[in-house]
Amino acid sequence: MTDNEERLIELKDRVCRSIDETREKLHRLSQDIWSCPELAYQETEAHDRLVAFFTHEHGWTVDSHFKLETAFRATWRTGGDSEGTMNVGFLCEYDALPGIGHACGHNLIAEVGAAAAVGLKAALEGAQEGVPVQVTVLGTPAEEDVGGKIDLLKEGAFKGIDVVFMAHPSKEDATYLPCVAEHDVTIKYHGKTTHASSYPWRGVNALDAAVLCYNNLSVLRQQMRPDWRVHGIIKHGGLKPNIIPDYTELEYYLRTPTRAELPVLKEKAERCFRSAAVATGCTVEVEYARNQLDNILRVAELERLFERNGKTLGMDFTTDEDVLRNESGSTDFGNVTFAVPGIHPYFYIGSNALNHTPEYTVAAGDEKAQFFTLRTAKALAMTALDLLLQPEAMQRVMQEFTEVKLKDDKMSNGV
Ligand SMILES: NCCCC(=O)N[C@@H](CCCN)C(=O)O
Repeated sequence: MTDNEERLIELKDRVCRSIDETREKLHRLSQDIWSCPELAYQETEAHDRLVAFFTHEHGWTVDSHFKLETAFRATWRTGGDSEGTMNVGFLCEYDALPGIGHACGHNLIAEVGAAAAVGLKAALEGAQEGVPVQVTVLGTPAEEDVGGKIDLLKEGAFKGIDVVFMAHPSKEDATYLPCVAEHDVTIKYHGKTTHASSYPWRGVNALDAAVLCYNNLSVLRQQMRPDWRVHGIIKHGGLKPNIIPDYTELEYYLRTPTRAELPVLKEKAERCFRSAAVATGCTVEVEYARNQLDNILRVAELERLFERNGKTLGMDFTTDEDVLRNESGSTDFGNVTFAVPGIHPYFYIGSNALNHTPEYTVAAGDEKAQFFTLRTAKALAMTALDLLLQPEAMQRVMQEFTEVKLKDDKMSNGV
């Protein structure tokens, strides 16, 4: 075994020990976020709690309200010239869902990011031979809405970061689950009210348009690729049965495995929106969210290193092809992966509950989740060490990142 290999093993042990030594503070951090669920862009308490956490940990430079009201940044760097310094990013999410609190476990995402960063710092600050590194923690709000990471990308918050890590609670350990491109859209129909019984013929029914739109999209599914998704709700359907609705509103999420396919689905969906207006005589407004979520650009080398580290800690990565191929969601982390190579693995939290259910909310706040959360943080920090101490590994990552980006560009440009 080479000296470097021995050094890597020692530093990985340090990471794990330092995370375990900080487990009480980390658990309190996660519990405080979990017990005060806040919606996208309204995560003021979570922001303040995380800023306080890093402020009280020595050595961090903390920027509160970093480019966004509820975003933050905490940085720590070893000495040495900035030229050779690798900037390793860890992301924290902390927004909850309406009505069901932290049913996606974002309190645990925050804990994983904080734990991995604290663990990596503790391992390196004591290292005899300096490893030039900057550790950057970014608090990224509003993943469940239009994507705070995308807003932060636009503001240049990821400039200078060489590789980025986060992890997402799930019902199993997975180095990757399909994370697809998504664009959210609001459809508004305008009609004309009248008395629904006395002279309905004099009205223009916006609810009819909403129902036709819903049904148009429901039949479109038969002509969609099986890995595309169209799903939504009628947010406003009318005021009273005897008033022909003159305003209705629907919200839909349109999803495709790659960002290149999304325009194709959007064109088909828009025909469904507009034909419902034509059929009823309504007018229609189609409003897309300001941010489109991209699919995750995968870097297999990062996934391989993470899986190797996770297995040494006992992570049991699923091999269920149905899960690995079909159980997809979306995340604004996808947009980050087109700017910075990164991984977004999933981790078991001690429950078989499904994300976005009340049962998952309970699981995300359960003490039982702590072991799995900290184990994942250790695996992320250990993977960062692999890159820091093995430049050839980072070169492989960058080479692969360049290749997959080029491949995506060709697909997006129809080349
Ligand atoms: N793969 C991570 C899934 C997290 C999640 O549930 N994200 C939301 C994002 C919605 C943004 N409009 C989703 O519905 O996939």
